[in-house]
Amino acid sequence: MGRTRPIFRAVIMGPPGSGKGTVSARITKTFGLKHLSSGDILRANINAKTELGLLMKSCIDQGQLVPDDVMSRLILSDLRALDQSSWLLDGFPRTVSQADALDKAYSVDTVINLNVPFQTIKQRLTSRWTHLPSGRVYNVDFNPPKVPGLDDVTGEPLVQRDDDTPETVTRRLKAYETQTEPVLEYYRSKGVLQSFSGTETNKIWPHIEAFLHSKLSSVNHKVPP
Ligand SMILES: Nc1nc2c(ncn2[C@@H]2O[C@H](COP(=O)(O)OP(=O)(O)O)[C@@H](O)[C@H]2O)c(=O)[nH]1
Ligand SMILES: Nc1ncnc2c1ncn2[C@@H]1O[C@H](COP(=O)(O)OP(=O)(O)O)[C@@H](O)[C@H]1O
Repeated sequence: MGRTRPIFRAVIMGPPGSGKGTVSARITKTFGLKHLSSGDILRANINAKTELGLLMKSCIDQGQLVPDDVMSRLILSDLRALDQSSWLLDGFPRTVSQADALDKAYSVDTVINLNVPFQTIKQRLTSRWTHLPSGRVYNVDFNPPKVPGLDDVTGEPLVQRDDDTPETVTRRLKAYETQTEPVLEYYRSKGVLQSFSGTETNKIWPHIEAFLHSKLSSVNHKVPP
């Protein structure tokens, strides 16, 4: 009989533009975890033009967080569909109340925190291009698309997000400081927080990859024979 792999549950945190989406794509490719991005889920709801989507869009465009109850319900219901899978949660939780809601339903094995200076982030976000249906991101300097303005995989058009303007980015960073930074302390006190600092994803990534290799092999060793 083959051994069943234990389920591994991870969260990736960091200020807007710190590289969560970029690093998540590398993690899912290397380790095969399912990726759930709160921003992508919200934008899919907005695209569906539901009443709730309109409320979400007005929060996002003003650089504010979507209310906790709406957000927690949305993410926890999507996670239920992944009950038997290992996952990586990107962009949730962003408040202590959301972290509590997640904690009531699942125990998180590790939280990866990308610690990138705000000055670096501002430049990145105003030159971010996004393929909205998939969440793939590009950057004119860092990882330009093969054909300017088009997604590498589908050939569909890329857009600049409405909330990636300099004024909205400033408001999002403020919201991060006041509402999301306390979540780092929440996970630090549980002993699951692992921070990675730097200004370049390509330099941070090998450290994250090595960390996850050792983390996943120690989880796998805990499986009874
Ligand atoms: N110049 C530069 N841009 C980067 C780097 N890492 C990611 N980016 C770009 O910065 C933007 C924000 O990254 P993203 O992964 O979307 O961050 P998130 O908002 O935390 O999910 C995107 O346009 C990325 O392509 C880097 O090391 N250098
Ligand atoms: N967990 C969350 N709680 C509340 N609002 C959220 C959450 N996740 C995303 N949002 C909303 O969606 C916006 C975009 O999120 P996201 O795509 O994760 O941005 P970024 O990748 O730049 O950090 C946020 O600025 C916020 O308005």
